[in-house]
Amino acid sequence: MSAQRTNGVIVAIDGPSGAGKSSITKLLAKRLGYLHIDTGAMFRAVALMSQRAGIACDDDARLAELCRGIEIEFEREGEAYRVLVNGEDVSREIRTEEVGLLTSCISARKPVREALLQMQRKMGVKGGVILEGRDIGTVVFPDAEVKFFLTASAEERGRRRYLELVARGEAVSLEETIEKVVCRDRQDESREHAPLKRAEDAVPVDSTAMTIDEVLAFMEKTVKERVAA
Ligand SMILES: Nc1ncnc2c1ncn2[C@@H]1O[C@H](COP(=O)(O)OP(=O)(O)O)[C@@H](O)[C@H]1O
Ligand SMILES: Nc1ccn([C@H]2C[C@H](O)[C@@H](COP(=O)(O)OP(=O)(O)O)O2)c(=O)n1
Repeated sequence: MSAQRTNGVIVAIDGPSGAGKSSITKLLAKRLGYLHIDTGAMFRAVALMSQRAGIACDDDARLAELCRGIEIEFEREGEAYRVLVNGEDVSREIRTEEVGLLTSCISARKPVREALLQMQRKMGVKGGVILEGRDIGTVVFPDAEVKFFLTASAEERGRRRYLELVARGEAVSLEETIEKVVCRDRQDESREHAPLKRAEDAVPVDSTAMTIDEVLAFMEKTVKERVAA
């Protein structure tokens, strides 16, 4: 293990939208006593700020300038965490479908990826962290001690999102939600910079027919075995 990892190993969890990354990472981090870093929330925060500033999705010069002036922090409160941008709590605002779609576009831009890459490396370098996202095992920490690539079928991921949205009182259809999931997959997988793909040494986990508890138990066992080895 690298000498910089004074707090423990780095665990990377990548995968498409709705695979279960956030839910599992939160629980796994608690069990292991590790810090949870939700990198999707960081991209969402940049997307929200760009929307507020009226910056076009492909205006790299203004996006670079925006990123230079942004400080993103996670404020922990028990199991929950708040996302702060320059001290403002944006936790709720970054979770809308609209910001999600904009994030998929903004996160494809090079200056945004470069700025967040530096922030994420700084947050995780000491170890004792689980980072979840799309490019953690391939780009951010290719030397992470444990890597997972968590997937599920598009239909199942769409169904999970649909249930979430319905519970929030949003009027959406199942077909439309699955279509949006497929569209986001395509954008994330086909982009030029840091596309969504499995690192060769990542452990694949297909959660289509697994419960959250089953995925959690498998990942916890795998991390503990790797740490012991
Ligand atoms: N294995 C699973 N079985 C059933 N539902 C799940 C499973 N994993 C996650 N979910 C649910 O699916 C939704 C999306 O999960 P989330 O953790 O937000 O995914 P991601 O972070 O990969 O986008 C949540 O409502 C979550 O409770
Ligand atoms: N490390 C990351 C994390 C997220 N992204 C992008 C890809 C996604 O479309 C958006 C939003 O990510 P997020 O994980 O919050 O989205 P979901 O919860 O999976 O719907 O950000 C990325 O490009 N790189």
